[in-house]
Amino acid sequence: MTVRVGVIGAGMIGQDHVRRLTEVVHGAEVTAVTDLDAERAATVAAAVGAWAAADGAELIGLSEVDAVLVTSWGPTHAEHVLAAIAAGKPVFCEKPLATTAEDCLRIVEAEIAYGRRLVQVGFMRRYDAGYRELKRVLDAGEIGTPLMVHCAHRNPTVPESYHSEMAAQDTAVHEIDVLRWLLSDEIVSAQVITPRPTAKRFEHLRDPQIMLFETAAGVRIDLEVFVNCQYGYDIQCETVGETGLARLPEPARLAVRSGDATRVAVPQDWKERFGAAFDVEFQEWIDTLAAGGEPTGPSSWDGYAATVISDAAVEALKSGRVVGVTMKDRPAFYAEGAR
Ligand SMILES: NC(=O)C1=CN([C@@H]2O[C@H](COP(=O)(O)OP(=O)(O)OC[C@H]3O[C@@H](n4cnc5c(N)ncnc54)[C@H](O)[C@@H]3O)[C@@H](O)[C@H]2O)C=CC1
Ligand SMILES: O=C1[C@@H](O)[C@H](O)[C@@H](O)[C@H](O)[C@H]1O
Repeated sequence: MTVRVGVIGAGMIGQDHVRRLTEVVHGAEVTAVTDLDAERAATVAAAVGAWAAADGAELIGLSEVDAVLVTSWGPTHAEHVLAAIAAGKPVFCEKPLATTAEDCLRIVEAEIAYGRRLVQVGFMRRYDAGYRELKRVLDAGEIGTPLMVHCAHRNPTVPESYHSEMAAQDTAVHEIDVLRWLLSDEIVSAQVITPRPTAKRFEHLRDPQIMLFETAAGVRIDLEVFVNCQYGYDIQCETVGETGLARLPEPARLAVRSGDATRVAVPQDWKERFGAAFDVEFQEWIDTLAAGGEPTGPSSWDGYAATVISDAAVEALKSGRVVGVTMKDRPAFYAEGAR
């Protein structure tokens, strides 16, 4: 069965996912596209022979759309995800699930009321080969009980619209999700330390930031978020356990020896660094839907948890204090192995 996907938001990542669903993933077809910019929607839709819908509501209602992909701006996600649930259609939502914890909870409640998982959130790192290997090693107990995790999330530059709160909400949110998953543990507090700021930033932006998280089991996580590091898109993750250490591998790149030096290129953006992970993420989503199953990737609950924890990090940045994470109890619907 071919899964017919409607795409809401034909910007940078929306266009990349349209290409992916059309050229890389098996068993999928993009049948409708919409965007606030109607001309952009028409161009992207025409390139793949899809219908350019007037808006998200029309697109979700189309009989030619079996599943919905939301790649619009974060504050619009909740509206589209809730509409997809109301229509009983599976919906893949790029991060964040919603920009407020309240909206995330509305989605969680709507999905529980529907009685079946429909929502998957686009935390693609869970599909990266390196992170998957790291999880296998941790789950197998090969480095003993995890005690500490040292991470870095560096972007070469960010646009002027990027502000200090986005370091947690837009950037660190990937580590927040992947570490909850890696450690099978919950983050219970956040603290943010601000080193000397780089001069290569916009005045309104506090960059870099060091975020310190603690989990329920007492694991300490330090995360450097540095979004104007200039040299590349650099993702580091090292877990220290009681009997060993496991480090995320560097992406495979050719080592060129020339003159008296060896040069290995550093990826320049998330598309390059996580391109293969996005491919796996979408292939697995489509395969599950084609088989009539419920999505198995990051859930609405994971989307809620990530938003609550990144909100705590924002509060920690503003207050300079350690901020406790206040989360609802996890509903049985989302319990490990429940579905
Ligand atoms: N997983 C990842 O690593 C990444 C995820 N993202 C996420 O993807 C989402 C989109 O990001 P970008 O593509 O970079 O933004 P973008 O600004 O390039 O594209 C967003 C598009 O959505 C359209 N749009 C906004 N509201 C809409 C609505 N209500 N209905 C229809 N169209 C609407 C805009 O006109 C624009 O064309 C964001 O939530 C962002 O956080 C973005 C980059 C990487
Ligand atoms: O999701 C992403 C962007 O929105 C964000 O702005 C970047 O910092 C992240 O590295 C990227 O993965």
